[in-house]
Amino acid sequence: MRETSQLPAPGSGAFVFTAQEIRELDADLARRDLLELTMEHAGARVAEVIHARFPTGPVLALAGGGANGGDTFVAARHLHALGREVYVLAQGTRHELAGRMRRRLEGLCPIELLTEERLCAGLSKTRVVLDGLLGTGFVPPLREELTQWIRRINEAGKTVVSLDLPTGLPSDTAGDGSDAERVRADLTLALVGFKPGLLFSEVGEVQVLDLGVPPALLERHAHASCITPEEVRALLPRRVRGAHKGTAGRVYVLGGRPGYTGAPSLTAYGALRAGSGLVALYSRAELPRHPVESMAHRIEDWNALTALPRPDAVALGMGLGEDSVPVARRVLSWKVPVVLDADALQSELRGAGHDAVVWTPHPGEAARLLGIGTGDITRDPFAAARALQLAYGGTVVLKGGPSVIATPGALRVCLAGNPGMATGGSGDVLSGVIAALLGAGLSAPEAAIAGVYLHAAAGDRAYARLGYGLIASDIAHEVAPAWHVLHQASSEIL
Ligand SMILES: NC(=O)C1=CN([C@@H]2O[C@H](COP(=O)(O)OP(=O)(O)OC[C@H]3O[C@@H](n4cnc5c(N)ncnc54)[C@H](O)[C@@H]3O)[C@@H](O)[C@H]2O)[C@@H](O)CC1
Ligand SMILES: Nc1ncnc2c1ncn2[C@@H]1O[C@H](COP(=O)(O)OP(=O)(O)O)[C@@H](O)[C@H]1O
Ligand SMILES: [K+]
Repeated sequence: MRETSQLPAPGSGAFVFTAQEIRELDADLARRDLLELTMEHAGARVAEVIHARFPTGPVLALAGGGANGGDTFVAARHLHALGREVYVLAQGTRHELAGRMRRRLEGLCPIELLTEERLCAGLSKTRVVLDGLLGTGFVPPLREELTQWIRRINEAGKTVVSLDLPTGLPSDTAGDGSDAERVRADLTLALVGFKPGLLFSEVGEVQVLDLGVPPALLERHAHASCITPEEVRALLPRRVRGAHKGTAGRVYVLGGRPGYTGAPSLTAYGALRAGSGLVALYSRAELPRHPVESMAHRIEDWNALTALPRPDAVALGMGLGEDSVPVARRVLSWKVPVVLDADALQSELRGAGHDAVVWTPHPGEAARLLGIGTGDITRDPFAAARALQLAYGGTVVLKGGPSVIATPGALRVCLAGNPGMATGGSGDVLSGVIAALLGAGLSAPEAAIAGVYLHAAAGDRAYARLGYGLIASDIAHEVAPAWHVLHQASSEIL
């Protein structure tokens, strides 16, 4: 599981790029005569970070035949200029720009052809390994000699810094979990932005290096972007002086059945802690542990819903069982904002949604909705979230570590959150948080973005206090202080 301490700062407004998007960005940079400058910048920044984090001892730099190797030659030159002892082992350089960078390094420090023997000798003498063998140009499977070199690097037990991607990790999809075929990096210095593989695989610490690329170019080519606390802060609803419970959002929670009564209660807690003015629960079961601040109604027949006043938002499906589909159809016909979660995530509802629906599947539910395997979802969560959004409409939150959001126009990812949140009921809390924000007037994409972030920030607060022993109700209770801090904070302390 990904450790909290290894997550990049949630404030990082970084972008995410696939290998193809990096190629397009590179072509764009080349047209503007900026590519060489960018490579120079990349290598200089990598050297700067290595020198700051690991200030002593020799560096063994491993350069592949492409641009990842080119960055490595630049980094080696800058490390040399910083007074570091650098030894470079390189494959044949096939990339023109990389070749130029290689020539600029010649005579400054030793550059030899990479062989297994030299690698083993170099590893035995070095303190830090700079892994610049393969980046976004890697096309699996690995060639034989690389598998062997990776094994040697991993067995050496040295500090490993990977340039852009750990060699052997696919850029665009989650790694398959097998450590043997990729470099186990202590730190990966991702250039320009994250690559999907870095977000969805176990890769140690990741730091994104800004290379001074014009922001408009980054935005044009990016696959997805990370949610920032600043944008969530701007989205949070503010109450007017004369606010009353009826104006702060009335949320209905429809869920539960005999034997499954906890889930809707957790949703009600989530909604209340996210500022809902009034929360009413409707269930065919008694809900013994619902928050006393909510109104719980046991109903015999879902037809009773027809007589109720329309709420500002609904969260539906938590513990609801097989009644979910007919109940969802009825509620969707009201055209009020709805969160569809858990048992309501059924393929029968394809085509029944509308723009103000937020679908919140975890990977198992997403697989059910798309009729594919869970592994297909977790291999490429961005593609899965986009496919779900196209098939079902509205906004899709694909939960996980990290969670991905597909709105009609964008893919977003939330870097906050931690594995402590892998506990029963934490998703139920999330549907309440999102419903509260919908009820307060946010659009479906806004409520999904702000809700996922608030829930994750609450999870991080709960983890800081309780570690892996945190439970879902702790997350619900931490939503209030997470919101409050965000609401009050100046941009300096975000
Ligand atoms: N805009 C950016 O982000 C920039 C990216 N840059 C660098 O450019 C890199 C991408 O460069 P390239 O496209 O040249 O690709 P790479 O340098 O990642 O790899 C290309 C080389 O790897 C070999 N290769 C591919 N698959 C292999 C396999 N299965 N087994 C063994 N060898 C294999 C290819 O034959 C080729 O020689 C990025 O990772 C980054 O380091 C930098 O140059 C600066 C600008
Ligand atoms: N490793 C993790 N990192 C970050 N968030 C996580 C992690 N594991 C779980 N979560 C979050 O916890 C919640 C779990 O939801 P879900 O699987 O629906 O749980 P449940 O069905 O028990 O309510 C999601 O919001 C998910 O993003
Ligand atoms: K690399």
